[in-house]
This record gives sequence, structure tokens and C-alpha cells, in this order.
Amino acid sequence: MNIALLGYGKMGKTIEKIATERGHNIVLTVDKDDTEYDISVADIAIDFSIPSAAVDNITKCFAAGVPIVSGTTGWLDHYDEIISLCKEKNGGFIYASNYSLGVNLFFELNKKLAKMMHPVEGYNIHMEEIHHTQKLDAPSGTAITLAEGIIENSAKTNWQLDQGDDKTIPIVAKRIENVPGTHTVTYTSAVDDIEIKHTAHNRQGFALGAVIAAEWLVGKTGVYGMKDVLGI
Ligand SMILES: NC(=O)C1=CN([C@@H]2O[C@H](COP(=O)(O)OP(=O)(O)OC[C@H]3O[C@@H](n4cnc5c(N)ncnc54)[C@H](OP(=O)(O)O)[C@@H]3O)[C@@H](O)[C@H]2O)C=CC1
Ligand SMILES: O=C(O)C1=N[C@H](C(=O)O)C[C@H](O)C1
Repeated sequence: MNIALLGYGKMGKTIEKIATERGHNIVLTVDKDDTEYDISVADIAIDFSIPSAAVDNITKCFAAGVPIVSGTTGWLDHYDEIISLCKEKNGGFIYASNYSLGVNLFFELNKKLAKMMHPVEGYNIHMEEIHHTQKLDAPSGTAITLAEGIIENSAKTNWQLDQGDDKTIPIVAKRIENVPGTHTVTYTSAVDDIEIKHTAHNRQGFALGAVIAAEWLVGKTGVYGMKDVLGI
């Protein structure tokens, strides 16, 4: 598979290593200053860039008929318009806030726990995410997906940074040097806590998941998620 990497930073470089080990070719890498390039040299694009570049990068892929695996977070205000554009252009698209197998299992566990806790009285929920200090968006995309999983399965209707109430899940976002990504969901009562936590030790799980998603998406059209890729 010939891959274009849109965003050649920490994730782009980790994906390059794993994709090459799996026998793929990186035919194009794009960073901030690369404005003139031909994306159609690639069978598939993988975007791990920055929030303000994601929509433009995805749009260019649809225009060129190149399916795209989108990993960049912090652009979801434009999600609905991107999905409409994908359908209009008959593009191929996967977005996941987190491509690691472990986090995708954690997403399912989180939904099941929220469903179990829904009828139980006396517990308050809060979430915490910790990432490295270069991260541009807060809360993390993964934290937003976790919050959405709780909202689908409880009486909560929204999330907010730092503050919560009966309807609102509070998410605390911490930035600490070199942390790849840690997410915790805690239910607290007067007598105990129930806590589920995912800790990424490095970026390899995210990168491997993105390459597996690209292998799955290549040659397809339509809008998909990691549940489709992993069959969970
Ligand atoms: N879904 C998932 O599983 C994961 C998602 N992420 C997300 O991926 C994104 C990237 O993370 P990470 O690699 O750590 O970040 P980095 O800052 O290390 O890399 C981002 C790269 O994007 C480049 N860039 C800037 N503008 C553009 C543009 N217009 N087109 C293409 N590339 C551009 C930057 O170039 P320059 O340095 O020249 O500015 C930089 O090399 C973030 O949004 C992060 O939240 C991260 C890990 C996992
Ligand atoms: O910026 C990061 O590094 C990460 N971003 C993603 C997110 O916003 O959830 C995924 C992972 O946690 C690492």
C-alpha cells in the first residue's frame, strides 16, 4: 500500500516505522510548510496533523479520491460537514479519537459501566485525562468519546471542562511532560470509588491501530469507525 502521511510529527513518524515494518511504502509526507503536493500518488492518506489543518487535509483527499484515516483531534465542530462531503464525493473515511485496540476495548467497558451505574443512586461521576504539554486541544478527543459513551447510557446530557452537575460530566485535563495519554473515569460515593483507567505507555498502539485501519479502508468508500475495523 502506498501511504501519504499528512502530519509528520510524533505520530506521523511512529506510523512511518510501523507501516514500513508491515511492508507498506510512505510515498508522501506533508507538514505545515508543504502546500503544493499531489495526494493522488497515494492509495490512502493518514492524517495526524493539527486541529486547524484537519478539515482542509480531509477535503483534499476527498477531492482526489484518496481514502483517509483521520486521527487528528480537536476539529469535530466540522464533523457533520465532513461526513456530508464524504458522501457527496463518494469518499472513504474513518475518524477515531483513539486508534489503539486497548482504548477501543476501554470505550466498550466505559459504556457497559455507565449502563450498570445508571440506576444506582449515590455516585457522582468525573473524568480526567493527562497528556504531554505540546497537546493543542483540551479535553482530548478520547475523553470526548468516553463522555459521549456515558451520555448514551445515563442521565447525563453533556460534558464540560472542570465543572459538572446533575446533567454535566466534569472533565479535568492535565498537561504533564512526556505523558502519551491517560484517561480515567471515576464514580465516587460516600463509601467507595469505582474507577476505570487506560494508560498508554507509548504511541505505538495508536500508530498500529491507524495502520490497521488504513489496511482495512484502502479501496473502500463510505464512512466508518474503529468498531467496523476491529469488529467489536
Ligand atoms: N486518534 C489517535 O489515536 C491519536 C490522535 N492524536 C492526534 O494526532 C494529532 C497529531 O499528534 P502528534 O503527532 O502528537 O502532534 P505533533 O505536533 O507531533 O505533529 C503534528 C504535525 O502536523 C504538522 N502540521 C502542521 N500543519 C499541517 C498541515 N497544514 N498539514 C499537515 N501537517 C501539518 C506539524 O508540522 P510543523 O511541525 O511543521 O508545524 C507536525 O509535524 C493531534 O491532533 C493528536 O491529538 C495523537 C495520538 C493518537
Ligand atoms: O495528542 C495526543 O497525544 C493524543 N491525542 C488523542 C486524543 O486527543 O484523545 C489520543 C491520545 O490520547 C493521544
